Amino acid sequence: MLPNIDLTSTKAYKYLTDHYIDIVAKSLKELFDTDPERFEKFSLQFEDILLDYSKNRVDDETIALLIQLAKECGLNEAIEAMFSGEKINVTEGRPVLHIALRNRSNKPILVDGKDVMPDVNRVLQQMKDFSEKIISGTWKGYTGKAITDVVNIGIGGSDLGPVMVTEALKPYKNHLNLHFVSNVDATHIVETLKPLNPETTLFLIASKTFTTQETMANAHSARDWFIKAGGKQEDVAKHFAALSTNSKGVSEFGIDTANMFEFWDWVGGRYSLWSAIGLSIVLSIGFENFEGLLAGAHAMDEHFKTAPIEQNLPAILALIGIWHNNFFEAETQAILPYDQYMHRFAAYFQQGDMESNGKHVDRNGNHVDYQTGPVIWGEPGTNGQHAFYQLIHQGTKLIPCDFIAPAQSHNPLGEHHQMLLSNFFAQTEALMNGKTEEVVVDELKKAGKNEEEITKIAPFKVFEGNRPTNSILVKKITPRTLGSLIAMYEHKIFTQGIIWDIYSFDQWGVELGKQLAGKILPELKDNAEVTSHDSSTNGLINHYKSWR
Ligand SMILES: O=P(O)(O)OC[C@H]1O[C@@H](O)[C@H](O)[C@@H](O)[C@@H]1O
Repeated sequence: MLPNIDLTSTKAYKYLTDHYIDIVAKSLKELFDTDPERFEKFSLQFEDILLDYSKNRVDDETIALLIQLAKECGLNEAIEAMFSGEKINVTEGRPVLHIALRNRSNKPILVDGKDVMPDVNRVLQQMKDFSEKIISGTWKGYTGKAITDVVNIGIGGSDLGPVMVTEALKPYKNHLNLHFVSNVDATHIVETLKPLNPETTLFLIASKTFTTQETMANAHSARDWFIKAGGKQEDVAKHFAALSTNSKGVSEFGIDTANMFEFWDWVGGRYSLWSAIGLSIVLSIGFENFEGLLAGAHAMDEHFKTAPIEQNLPAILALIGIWHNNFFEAETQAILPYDQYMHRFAAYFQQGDMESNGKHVDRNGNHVDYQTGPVIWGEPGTNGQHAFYQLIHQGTKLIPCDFIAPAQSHNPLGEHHQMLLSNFFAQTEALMNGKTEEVVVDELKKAGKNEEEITKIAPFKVFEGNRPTNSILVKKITPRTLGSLIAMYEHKIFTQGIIWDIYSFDQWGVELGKQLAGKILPELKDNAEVTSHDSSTNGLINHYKSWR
Protein backbone atom coordinates (compact mmCIF):
# COMPACT_ATOMS: atom_id res chain seq x y z
CA MET A 1 0.00 0.00 0.00
CA LEU A 2 1.08 3.58 -0.54
CA PRO A 3 1.93 5.34 2.71
CA ASN A 4 -0.62 7.70 4.15
CA ILE A 5 0.88 11.05 5.08
CA ASP A 6 -0.12 14.59 5.73
CA LEU A 7 2.60 16.48 3.86
CA THR A 8 2.47 19.80 5.71
CA SER A 9 2.40 18.06 9.11
CA THR A 10 5.66 16.21 8.52
CA LYS A 11 8.61 17.34 10.57
CA ALA A 12 10.71 17.91 7.47
CA TYR A 13 8.08 20.17 5.90
CA LYS A 14 8.02 22.32 9.02
CA TYR A 15 11.82 22.51 9.14
CA LEU A 16 11.91 23.37 5.45
CA THR A 17 9.42 26.19 6.03
CA ASP A 18 11.83 27.75 8.56
CA HIS A 19 14.89 26.94 6.51
CA TYR A 20 13.35 28.67 3.49
CA ILE A 21 13.62 31.99 5.34
CA ASP A 22 17.41 31.52 5.66
CA ILE A 23 17.83 30.49 2.05
CA VAL A 24 15.84 33.32 0.45
CA ALA A 25 18.18 35.75 2.17
CA LYS A 26 21.15 34.27 0.28
CA SER A 27 21.92 34.62 -3.38
CA LEU A 28 23.11 31.77 -5.55
CA LYS A 29 26.28 33.73 -6.20
CA GLU A 30 26.95 33.90 -2.46
CA LEU A 31 26.26 30.18 -2.10
CA PHE A 32 28.90 29.48 -4.75
CA ASP A 33 31.37 31.98 -3.28
CA THR A 34 31.16 30.39 0.15
CA ASP A 35 31.39 26.78 -1.01
CA PRO A 36 34.10 25.88 -3.53
CA GLU A 37 32.94 22.24 -3.51
CA ARG A 38 29.46 23.11 -4.65
CA PHE A 39 29.60 21.55 -8.10
CA GLU A 40 31.12 18.27 -6.82
CA LYS A 41 28.62 18.18 -3.99
CA PHE A 42 25.52 18.96 -5.95
CA SER A 43 26.01 16.99 -9.13
CA LEU A 44 25.36 13.33 -9.91
CA GLN A 45 26.30 11.08 -12.75
CA PHE A 46 24.41 8.08 -14.01
CA GLU A 47 26.09 6.35 -16.97
CA ASP A 48 26.31 9.05 -19.67
CA ILE A 49 24.02 11.50 -17.90
CA LEU A 50 25.42 14.25 -15.69
CA LEU A 51 22.92 16.13 -13.54
CA ASP A 52 24.25 19.39 -12.13
CA TYR A 53 21.76 20.76 -9.62
CA SER A 54 24.18 23.14 -7.93
CA LYS A 55 22.63 26.23 -9.57
CA ASN A 56 19.53 25.90 -7.40
CA ARG A 57 18.90 27.84 -4.22
CA VAL A 58 19.86 24.99 -1.94
CA ASP A 59 22.61 24.28 0.58
CA ASP A 60 23.61 21.14 2.50
CA GLU A 61 20.79 21.63 4.96
CA THR A 62 18.16 22.06 2.24
CA ILE A 63 19.16 18.80 0.61
CA ALA A 64 19.28 16.95 3.94
CA LEU A 65 15.79 18.21 4.83
CA LEU A 66 14.37 17.38 1.41
CA ILE A 67 15.74 13.86 1.75
CA GLN A 68 14.18 13.63 5.19
CA LEU A 69 10.90 14.78 3.62
CA ALA A 70 11.06 12.01 1.01
CA LYS A 71 11.71 9.46 3.75
CA GLU A 72 8.94 10.74 6.00
CA CYS A 73 6.57 10.59 3.03
CA GLY A 74 7.48 6.93 2.51
CA LEU A 75 9.22 7.23 -0.85
CA ASN A 76 11.20 4.01 -0.39
CA GLU A 77 8.08 2.03 0.52
CA ALA A 78 6.20 3.53 -2.43
CA ILE A 79 8.97 2.55 -4.87
CA GLU A 80 8.83 -0.98 -3.49
CA ALA A 81 5.03 -1.01 -3.89
CA MET A 82 5.21 0.06 -7.55
CA PHE A 83 7.99 -2.36 -8.53
CA SER A 84 6.33 -5.29 -6.84
CA GLY A 85 3.10 -4.86 -8.79
CA GLU A 86 0.85 -3.59 -6.01
CA LYS A 87 -2.34 -1.91 -7.20
CA ILE A 88 -1.09 1.60 -6.48
CA ASN A 89 -3.42 3.12 -9.09
CA VAL A 90 -6.15 2.80 -6.49
CA THR A 91 -8.96 4.76 -8.17
CA GLU A 92 -8.74 2.46 -11.19
CA GLY A 93 -7.80 -0.63 -9.17
CA ARG A 94 -4.63 -1.36 -11.20
CA PRO A 95 -0.92 -1.86 -10.69
CA VAL A 96 1.47 0.57 -12.39
CA LEU A 97 3.96 -1.50 -14.31
CA HIS A 98 5.53 0.35 -17.22
CA ILE A 99 8.75 -0.82 -15.54
CA ALA A 100 7.77 -4.41 -16.50
CA LEU A 101 7.73 -3.49 -20.19
CA ARG A 102 11.44 -2.75 -20.03
CA ASN A 103 12.40 -5.30 -17.41
CA ARG A 104 15.39 -6.65 -19.29
CA SER A 105 16.37 -8.79 -16.31
CA ASN A 106 13.20 -10.83 -16.85
CA LYS A 107 12.85 -11.28 -13.10
CA PRO A 108 9.20 -12.25 -12.53
CA ILE A 109 6.75 -9.45 -11.76
CA LEU A 110 3.47 -10.75 -10.42
CA VAL A 111 0.01 -9.33 -11.00
CA ASP A 112 -2.69 -11.26 -9.14
CA GLY A 113 -0.19 -14.07 -8.70
CA LYS A 114 0.72 -14.33 -12.40
CA ASP A 115 4.10 -13.36 -13.84
CA VAL A 116 3.57 -10.73 -16.53
CA MET A 117 6.98 -11.18 -18.17
CA PRO A 118 6.08 -14.04 -20.55
CA ASP A 119 3.31 -11.89 -22.08
CA VAL A 120 5.61 -8.85 -22.26
CA ASN A 121 8.24 -10.91 -24.08
CA ARG A 122 5.70 -12.52 -26.39
CA VAL A 123 4.47 -9.15 -27.63
CA LEU A 124 8.03 -7.86 -27.99
CA GLN A 125 8.80 -10.90 -30.18
CA GLN A 126 5.66 -10.22 -32.21
CA MET A 127 6.76 -6.59 -32.70
CA LYS A 128 10.22 -7.77 -33.75
CA ASP A 129 8.90 -10.28 -36.30
CA PHE A 130 6.38 -7.87 -37.78
CA SER A 131 8.81 -4.95 -37.99
CA GLU A 132 11.46 -7.08 -39.68
CA LYS A 133 8.97 -8.05 -42.39
CA ILE A 134 7.87 -4.46 -42.95
CA ILE A 135 11.39 -3.00 -42.92
CA SER A 136 12.85 -5.69 -45.20
CA GLY A 137 9.94 -5.37 -47.62
CA THR A 138 8.92 -9.02 -47.39
CA TRP A 139 5.51 -7.87 -46.13
CA LYS A 140 3.57 -6.85 -49.23
CA GLY A 141 0.61 -4.56 -49.64
CA TYR A 142 -2.51 -5.56 -51.59
CA THR A 143 -0.90 -4.95 -54.99
CA GLY A 144 2.31 -6.77 -54.07
CA LYS A 145 4.37 -3.69 -53.25
CA ALA A 146 6.48 -3.18 -50.13
CA ILE A 147 5.40 -0.71 -47.45
CA THR A 148 7.00 2.73 -47.70
CA ASP A 149 4.89 4.80 -45.30
CA VAL A 150 3.57 4.14 -41.81
CA VAL A 151 0.76 6.24 -40.33
CA ASN A 152 0.27 6.01 -36.56
CA ILE A 153 -3.26 7.06 -35.65
CA GLY A 154 -3.55 7.76 -31.94
CA ILE A 155 -3.78 10.62 -29.47
CA GLY A 156 -2.37 11.56 -26.05
CA GLY A 157 -0.21 8.72 -24.78
CA SER A 158 -0.82 6.79 -27.98
CA ASP A 159 0.80 9.58 -29.99
CA LEU A 160 3.08 11.85 -27.98
CA GLY A 161 5.62 9.21 -26.91
CA PRO A 162 6.10 7.69 -30.37
CA VAL A 163 6.30 11.16 -31.94
CA MET A 164 8.81 12.39 -29.39
CA VAL A 165 11.04 9.29 -29.59
CA THR A 166 10.99 8.91 -33.37
CA GLU A 167 11.98 12.57 -33.64
CA ALA A 168 14.66 12.35 -30.94
CA LEU A 169 16.16 9.25 -32.54
CA LYS A 170 15.93 10.35 -36.17
CA PRO A 171 19.64 9.71 -36.70
CA TYR A 172 18.85 5.99 -36.27
CA LYS A 173 15.99 6.03 -38.75
CA ASN A 174 15.63 3.64 -41.72
CA HIS A 175 13.96 4.21 -45.10
CA LEU A 176 10.34 4.07 -43.86
CA ASN A 177 8.48 7.37 -43.72
CA LEU A 178 6.64 7.86 -40.43
CA HIS A 179 3.49 9.97 -40.08
CA PHE A 180 1.39 10.71 -37.01
CA VAL A 181 -2.27 11.66 -37.03
CA SER A 182 -3.84 12.64 -33.72
CA ASN A 183 -6.22 15.59 -34.03
CA VAL A 184 -9.90 14.96 -34.87
CA ASP A 185 -9.66 18.07 -37.02
CA ALA A 186 -9.95 16.49 -40.49
CA THR A 187 -7.10 18.68 -41.65
CA HIS A 188 -4.69 16.41 -39.85
CA ILE A 189 -5.65 13.21 -41.66
CA VAL A 190 -6.48 14.87 -44.97
CA GLU A 191 -3.11 16.62 -45.20
CA THR A 192 -1.25 13.50 -44.04
CA LEU A 193 -2.91 11.25 -46.61
CA LYS A 194 -2.56 13.65 -49.56
CA PRO A 195 0.89 12.51 -50.68
CA LEU A 196 0.45 8.84 -49.68
CA ASN A 197 -0.17 5.80 -51.84
CA PRO A 198 -2.66 3.32 -50.28
CA GLU A 199 -0.81 0.41 -51.93
CA THR A 200 2.31 1.13 -49.86
CA THR A 201 0.84 2.60 -46.67
CA LEU A 202 0.50 0.82 -43.33
CA PHE A 203 -1.83 2.22 -40.67
CA LEU A 204 -1.22 1.57 -36.97
CA ILE A 205 -4.37 2.25 -34.98
CA ALA A 206 -2.94 3.02 -31.57
CA SER A 207 -5.40 3.22 -28.73
CA LYS A 208 -5.27 1.62 -25.33
CA THR A 209 -9.06 1.63 -25.00
CA PHE A 210 -9.92 1.54 -28.72
CA THR A 211 -12.83 3.82 -27.93
CA THR A 212 -11.18 7.25 -28.07
CA GLN A 213 -13.37 9.42 -30.29
CA GLU A 214 -10.58 11.19 -32.18
CA THR A 215 -8.68 7.99 -32.93
CA MET A 216 -11.74 6.03 -33.98
CA ALA A 217 -12.90 8.85 -36.28
CA ASN A 218 -9.46 9.06 -37.90
CA ALA A 219 -9.21 5.27 -38.16
CA HIS A 220 -12.57 5.07 -39.97
CA SER A 221 -11.58 7.88 -42.33
CA ALA A 222 -8.29 6.12 -43.06
CA ARG A 223 -10.12 2.88 -43.85
CA ASP A 224 -12.63 4.73 -46.08
CA TRP A 225 -9.70 6.35 -47.93
CA PHE A 226 -8.09 2.95 -48.40
CA ILE A 227 -11.29 1.32 -49.71
CA LYS A 228 -12.12 4.29 -51.92
CA ALA A 229 -8.69 4.06 -53.49
CA GLY A 230 -9.32 0.47 -54.57
CA GLY A 231 -8.42 -1.62 -51.51
CA LYS A 232 -10.93 -4.35 -50.69
CA GLN A 233 -12.23 -5.33 -47.28
CA GLU A 234 -10.04 -8.45 -47.33
CA ASP A 235 -6.99 -6.26 -48.07
CA VAL A 236 -7.43 -4.34 -44.81
CA ALA A 237 -5.39 -7.00 -42.99
CA LYS A 238 -2.32 -6.11 -45.07
CA HIS A 239 -2.58 -2.41 -44.30
CA PHE A 240 -4.03 -2.04 -40.81
CA ALA A 241 -2.65 -3.16 -37.45
CA ALA A 242 -3.96 -2.34 -33.99
CA LEU A 243 -2.06 -1.52 -30.79
CA SER A 244 -4.51 -1.92 -27.97
CA THR A 245 -5.71 -3.58 -24.80
CA ASN A 246 -9.21 -4.04 -26.28
CA SER A 247 -9.32 -7.08 -28.60
CA LYS A 248 -13.12 -6.93 -28.90
CA GLY A 249 -12.99 -3.32 -30.11
CA VAL A 250 -10.22 -4.21 -32.55
CA SER A 251 -12.11 -7.08 -34.19
CA GLU A 252 -15.32 -5.02 -34.31
CA PHE A 253 -13.38 -2.41 -36.28
CA GLY A 254 -12.46 -5.12 -38.77
CA ILE A 255 -8.80 -5.58 -37.93
CA ASP A 256 -7.71 -9.19 -37.77
CA THR A 257 -6.62 -9.89 -34.17
CA ALA A 258 -3.53 -11.57 -35.69
CA ASN A 259 -2.50 -7.99 -36.49
CA MET A 260 -3.20 -6.82 -32.98
CA PHE A 261 -0.31 -5.97 -30.68
CA GLU A 262 -1.55 -6.31 -27.17
CA PHE A 263 -0.79 -4.49 -23.95
CA TRP A 264 -2.44 -4.44 -20.56
CA ASP A 265 -4.45 -2.19 -18.27
CA TRP A 266 -1.47 -1.84 -15.93
CA VAL A 267 0.22 0.33 -18.56
CA GLY A 268 -0.89 3.95 -18.27
CA GLY A 269 -1.43 5.70 -21.62
CA ARG A 270 1.23 8.33 -20.90
CA TYR A 271 3.68 5.61 -19.87
CA SER A 272 2.98 3.36 -22.85
CA LEU A 273 5.71 4.11 -25.39
CA TRP A 274 7.55 1.04 -24.04
CA SER A 275 4.61 -1.21 -24.92
CA ALA A 276 3.03 -2.19 -28.26
CA ILE A 277 2.30 1.54 -28.59
CA GLY A 278 6.00 1.79 -29.45
CA LEU A 279 5.54 -0.20 -32.68
CA SER A 280 5.96 2.94 -34.80
CA ILE A 281 9.27 3.50 -32.98
CA VAL A 282 10.36 -0.06 -33.79
CA LEU A 283 9.38 0.43 -37.43
CA SER A 284 11.30 3.68 -37.60
CA ILE A 285 14.59 2.71 -35.91
CA GLY A 286 14.53 -1.10 -35.89
CA PHE A 287 14.01 -3.53 -33.04
CA GLU A 288 17.61 -3.49 -31.81
CA ASN A 289 17.52 0.24 -31.23
CA PHE A 290 14.16 -0.11 -29.51
CA GLU A 291 15.78 -2.67 -27.23
CA GLY A 292 18.49 -0.08 -26.53
CA LEU A 293 15.77 2.35 -25.46
CA LEU A 294 14.22 -0.29 -23.18
CA ALA A 295 17.63 -1.18 -21.73
CA GLY A 296 18.37 2.48 -20.93
CA ALA A 297 15.04 2.82 -19.16
CA HIS A 298 15.59 -0.43 -17.27
CA ALA A 299 19.00 0.76 -16.08
CA MET A 300 17.38 3.94 -14.77
CA ASP A 301 14.64 1.85 -13.11
CA GLU A 302 17.29 -0.15 -11.26
CA HIS A 303 19.06 3.04 -10.24
CA PHE A 304 15.80 4.58 -8.98
CA LYS A 305 14.97 1.43 -7.05
CA THR A 306 18.35 0.89 -5.43
CA ALA A 307 20.30 4.16 -5.15
CA PRO A 308 20.03 6.01 -1.86
CA ILE A 309 17.94 9.16 -2.18
CA GLU A 310 20.99 11.46 -2.01
CA GLN A 311 22.46 9.75 -5.09
CA ASN A 312 19.20 9.11 -6.86
CA LEU A 313 18.78 11.32 -9.94
CA PRO A 314 14.99 11.11 -10.31
CA ALA A 315 14.45 11.60 -6.56
CA ILE A 316 16.80 14.58 -6.39
CA LEU A 317 15.16 16.21 -9.41
CA ALA A 318 11.78 15.66 -7.78
CA LEU A 319 12.87 17.15 -4.46
CA ILE A 320 14.38 20.22 -6.11
CA GLY A 321 11.09 20.62 -7.96
CA ILE A 322 9.15 20.40 -4.70
CA TRP A 323 11.42 22.98 -3.12
CA HIS A 324 10.59 25.45 -5.93
CA ASN A 325 6.93 24.52 -6.17
CA ASN A 326 5.96 24.40 -2.52
CA PHE A 327 8.33 26.86 -0.89
CA PHE A 328 9.33 29.35 -3.61
CA GLU A 329 5.79 29.13 -5.04
CA ALA A 330 7.02 28.65 -8.60
CA GLU A 331 4.03 27.81 -10.77
CA THR A 332 5.79 26.36 -13.78
CA GLN A 333 8.78 24.27 -14.82
CA ALA A 334 10.51 24.79 -18.15
CA ILE A 335 12.20 21.92 -20.00
CA LEU A 336 14.70 23.28 -22.49
CA PRO A 337 16.53 20.74 -24.64
CA TYR A 338 19.53 22.09 -26.54
CA ASP A 339 19.03 19.45 -29.20
CA GLN A 340 16.81 19.98 -32.21
CA TYR A 341 15.92 16.29 -32.42
CA MET A 342 14.39 16.56 -28.95
CA HIS A 343 11.95 19.27 -29.98
CA ARG A 344 8.90 17.33 -28.69
CA PHE A 345 10.43 16.40 -25.33
CA ALA A 346 8.69 19.17 -23.39
CA ALA A 347 5.38 18.49 -25.17
CA TYR A 348 5.69 14.82 -24.24
CA PHE A 349 6.21 15.62 -20.57
CA GLN A 350 3.35 18.09 -20.59
CA GLN A 351 1.14 15.03 -20.69
CA GLY A 352 3.49 12.90 -18.60
CA ASP A 353 3.67 15.37 -15.76
CA MET A 354 0.49 17.44 -15.94
CA GLU A 355 -1.87 14.50 -16.50
CA SER A 356 -0.15 12.64 -13.67
CA ASN A 357 0.21 15.31 -11.02
CA GLY A 358 -2.42 17.89 -11.96
CA LYS A 359 -4.62 16.79 -9.03
CA HIS A 360 -6.10 18.71 -6.10
CA VAL A 361 -7.43 15.78 -4.08
CA ASP A 362 -5.11 13.81 -1.79
CA ARG A 363 -5.10 10.04 -1.39
CA ASN A 364 -7.71 10.32 1.35
CA GLY A 365 -10.06 12.19 -0.95
CA ASN A 366 -9.52 15.56 0.71
CA HIS A 367 -8.71 18.86 -0.98
CA VAL A 368 -4.98 19.51 -0.61
CA ASP A 369 -3.88 22.70 1.13
CA TYR A 370 -0.63 23.01 -0.80
CA GLN A 371 0.45 23.21 -4.41
CA THR A 372 0.79 20.06 -6.53
CA GLY A 373 1.98 19.58 -10.15
CA PRO A 374 3.52 22.52 -12.01
CA VAL A 375 2.73 23.76 -15.51
CA ILE A 376 5.29 22.13 -17.81
CA TRP A 377 6.42 23.92 -20.91
CA GLY A 378 9.43 24.49 -23.11
CA GLU A 379 10.96 24.64 -26.54
CA PRO A 380 14.36 23.70 -27.83
CA GLY A 381 17.27 26.07 -27.29
CA THR A 382 18.38 28.36 -28.86
CA ASN A 383 14.96 29.18 -30.34
CA GLY A 384 13.53 29.82 -26.89
CA GLN A 385 16.28 32.34 -26.18
CA HIS A 386 14.97 34.55 -28.97
CA ALA A 387 11.39 34.21 -27.82
CA PHE A 388 10.50 33.76 -24.15
CA TYR A 389 13.80 33.83 -22.21
CA GLN A 390 13.26 37.57 -21.64
CA LEU A 391 10.63 36.66 -19.05
CA ILE A 392 12.82 34.00 -17.46
CA HIS A 393 15.68 36.50 -17.04
CA GLN A 394 13.81 39.67 -16.11
CA GLY A 395 10.13 38.86 -15.56
CA THR A 396 8.34 38.81 -12.22
CA LYS A 397 7.78 35.05 -12.20
CA LEU A 398 10.22 32.46 -10.96
CA ILE A 399 10.70 29.85 -13.68
CA PRO A 400 12.88 26.89 -12.64
CA CYS A 401 14.44 25.48 -15.80
CA ASP A 402 15.93 22.14 -16.82
CA PHE A 403 18.58 22.67 -19.47
CA ILE A 404 19.39 19.47 -21.40
CA ALA A 405 22.20 19.10 -23.92
CA PRO A 406 24.29 16.40 -25.59
CA ALA A 407 28.09 16.79 -25.55
CA GLN A 408 28.28 15.09 -28.95
CA SER A 409 26.12 16.10 -31.87
CA HIS A 410 24.79 13.69 -34.47
CA ASN A 411 25.56 16.42 -36.98
CA PRO A 412 29.05 17.76 -36.28
CA LEU A 413 28.94 20.58 -38.79
CA GLY A 414 31.58 23.29 -38.47
CA GLU A 415 31.27 25.15 -35.19
CA HIS A 416 27.51 24.72 -34.83
CA HIS A 417 27.67 22.46 -31.83
CA GLN A 418 30.15 24.60 -29.95
CA MET A 419 27.95 27.61 -30.60
CA LEU A 420 24.91 25.71 -29.37
CA LEU A 421 26.69 24.56 -26.21
CA SER A 422 28.19 27.98 -25.54
CA ASN A 423 24.60 29.16 -25.28
CA PHE A 424 23.65 26.21 -23.07
CA PHE A 425 26.45 27.04 -20.61
CA ALA A 426 25.96 30.80 -20.83
CA GLN A 427 22.25 30.77 -20.07
CA THR A 428 22.45 28.98 -16.74
CA GLU A 429 25.41 31.15 -15.72
CA ALA A 430 23.53 34.31 -16.68
CA LEU A 431 20.38 33.18 -14.88
CA MET A 432 22.40 32.48 -11.76
CA ASN A 433 24.66 35.53 -11.61
CA GLY A 434 22.56 38.13 -13.37
CA LYS A 435 24.16 41.52 -13.93
CA THR A 436 24.43 44.12 -11.18
CA GLU A 437 23.75 47.82 -11.59
CA GLU A 438 27.43 48.47 -10.98
CA VAL A 439 28.45 46.35 -13.95
CA VAL A 440 25.75 47.90 -16.12
CA VAL A 441 26.88 51.43 -15.25
CA ASP A 442 30.47 50.53 -15.92
CA GLU A 443 29.61 49.09 -19.33
CA LEU A 444 27.59 52.15 -20.26
CA LYS A 445 30.45 54.43 -19.23
CA LYS A 446 32.83 52.44 -21.39
CA ALA A 447 30.35 52.77 -24.26
CA GLY A 448 30.68 56.57 -23.91
CA LYS A 449 27.24 57.31 -22.39
CA ASN A 450 26.86 60.43 -20.23
CA GLU A 451 25.52 60.50 -16.64
CA GLU A 452 21.98 61.39 -17.69
CA GLU A 453 21.81 58.65 -20.31
CA ILE A 454 23.23 56.13 -17.84
CA THR A 455 20.67 56.96 -15.12
CA LYS A 456 17.87 56.61 -17.65
CA ILE A 457 18.84 53.32 -19.23
CA ALA A 458 20.65 51.41 -16.44
CA PRO A 459 17.58 49.98 -14.60
CA PHE A 460 16.43 48.20 -17.74
CA LYS A 461 19.76 46.49 -18.21
CA VAL A 462 20.06 45.05 -14.71
CA PHE A 463 19.54 41.28 -14.27
CA GLU A 464 18.70 40.19 -10.73
CA GLY A 465 20.02 36.68 -11.35
CA ASN A 466 19.34 34.10 -8.66
CA ARG A 467 17.20 32.12 -11.14
CA PRO A 468 17.39 28.36 -10.46
CA THR A 469 18.38 25.84 -13.11
CA ASN A 470 19.33 22.20 -13.49
CA SER A 471 21.82 21.30 -16.19
CA ILE A 472 21.50 17.82 -17.65
CA LEU A 473 24.51 17.12 -19.85
CA VAL A 474 24.48 13.81 -21.70
CA LYS A 475 27.28 12.35 -23.77
CA LYS A 476 25.12 11.74 -26.84
CA ILE A 477 21.44 11.16 -27.52
CA THR A 478 21.47 7.42 -28.19
CA PRO A 479 18.52 5.03 -27.75
CA ARG A 480 19.96 3.95 -24.39
CA THR A 481 20.53 7.47 -23.08
CA LEU A 482 17.12 8.63 -24.25
CA GLY A 483 15.51 5.62 -22.53
CA SER A 484 17.27 6.55 -19.30
CA LEU A 485 16.34 10.22 -19.62
CA ILE A 486 12.64 9.47 -20.15
CA ALA A 487 12.60 7.01 -17.24
CA MET A 488 14.37 9.59 -15.07
CA TYR A 489 11.56 12.09 -15.65
CA GLU A 490 8.90 9.40 -15.19
CA HIS A 491 10.30 8.56 -11.77
CA LYS A 492 10.63 12.22 -10.90
CA ILE A 493 6.88 12.53 -11.52
CA PHE A 494 6.24 9.41 -9.41
CA THR A 495 8.32 10.76 -6.51
CA GLN A 496 6.55 14.10 -6.53
CA GLY A 497 3.14 12.40 -6.62
CA ILE A 498 4.09 10.35 -3.57
CA ILE A 499 5.23 13.40 -1.62
CA TRP A 500 2.16 15.43 -2.65
CA ASP A 501 0.03 12.48 -1.49
CA ILE A 502 -1.91 12.30 -4.76
CA TYR A 503 -2.72 9.51 -7.18
CA SER A 504 -0.45 10.05 -10.20
CA PHE A 505 -1.77 7.28 -12.42
CA ASP A 506 -5.41 8.13 -13.04
CA GLN A 507 -6.76 11.00 -15.17
CA TRP A 508 -10.35 11.69 -14.18
CA GLY A 509 -9.87 15.34 -15.09
CA VAL A 510 -10.10 14.60 -18.80
CA GLU A 511 -13.55 12.99 -18.57
CA LEU A 512 -15.94 15.91 -18.06
CA GLY A 513 -15.10 17.65 -21.33
CA LYS A 514 -15.49 14.34 -23.21
CA GLN A 515 -18.93 13.76 -21.66
CA LEU A 516 -20.15 17.23 -22.52
CA ALA A 517 -18.83 16.98 -26.09
CA GLY A 518 -20.80 13.73 -26.35
CA LYS A 519 -23.95 15.61 -25.33
CA ILE A 520 -23.32 18.53 -27.65
CA LEU A 521 -22.46 16.50 -30.77
CA PRO A 522 -26.09 15.43 -31.49
CA GLU A 523 -27.21 19.02 -30.94
CA LEU A 524 -25.01 20.10 -33.84
CA LYS A 525 -26.63 17.73 -36.34
CA ASP A 526 -29.51 20.04 -37.35
CA ASN A 527 -30.16 23.76 -37.40
CA ALA A 528 -32.66 23.87 -34.51
CA GLU A 529 -31.96 26.52 -31.91
CA VAL A 530 -30.15 25.16 -28.86
CA THR A 531 -31.39 26.30 -25.44
CA SER A 532 -30.19 23.56 -23.10
CA HIS A 533 -26.99 25.27 -21.87
CA ASP A 534 -25.94 28.52 -20.23
CA SER A 535 -26.38 31.66 -22.34
CA SER A 536 -22.74 31.71 -23.46
CA THR A 537 -22.67 28.09 -24.67
CA ASN A 538 -26.12 28.43 -26.30
CA GLY A 539 -25.04 31.69 -27.93
CA LEU A 540 -21.85 30.19 -29.32
CA ILE A 541 -23.57 27.06 -30.67
CA ASN A 542 -26.37 29.04 -32.30
CA HIS A 543 -23.92 31.49 -33.80
CA TYR A 544 -21.90 28.57 -35.19
CA LYS A 545 -25.08 27.16 -36.75
CA SER A 546 -25.84 30.49 -38.43
CA TRP A 547 -22.34 30.60 -39.96
CA ARG A 548 -21.87 27.10 -41.22
O1 LIG B 1 -4.91 5.22 -26.00
P1 LIG B 1 -6.30 5.74 -25.83
O2 LIG B 1 -7.16 4.81 -25.05
O3 LIG B 1 -6.90 6.06 -27.17
O4 LIG B 1 -6.20 7.06 -24.99
C1 LIG B 1 -5.56 8.20 -25.47
C2 LIG B 1 -5.52 9.27 -24.40
O5 LIG B 1 -6.85 9.55 -24.03
C3 LIG B 1 -7.01 10.56 -23.08
O6 LIG B 1 -8.36 10.78 -22.82
C4 LIG B 1 -6.32 10.17 -21.81
O7 LIG B 1 -6.41 11.27 -20.94
C5 LIG B 1 -4.86 9.88 -22.10
O8 LIG B 1 -4.23 9.44 -20.93
C6 LIG B 1 -4.74 8.85 -23.17
O9 LIG B 1 -3.37 8.66 -23.47
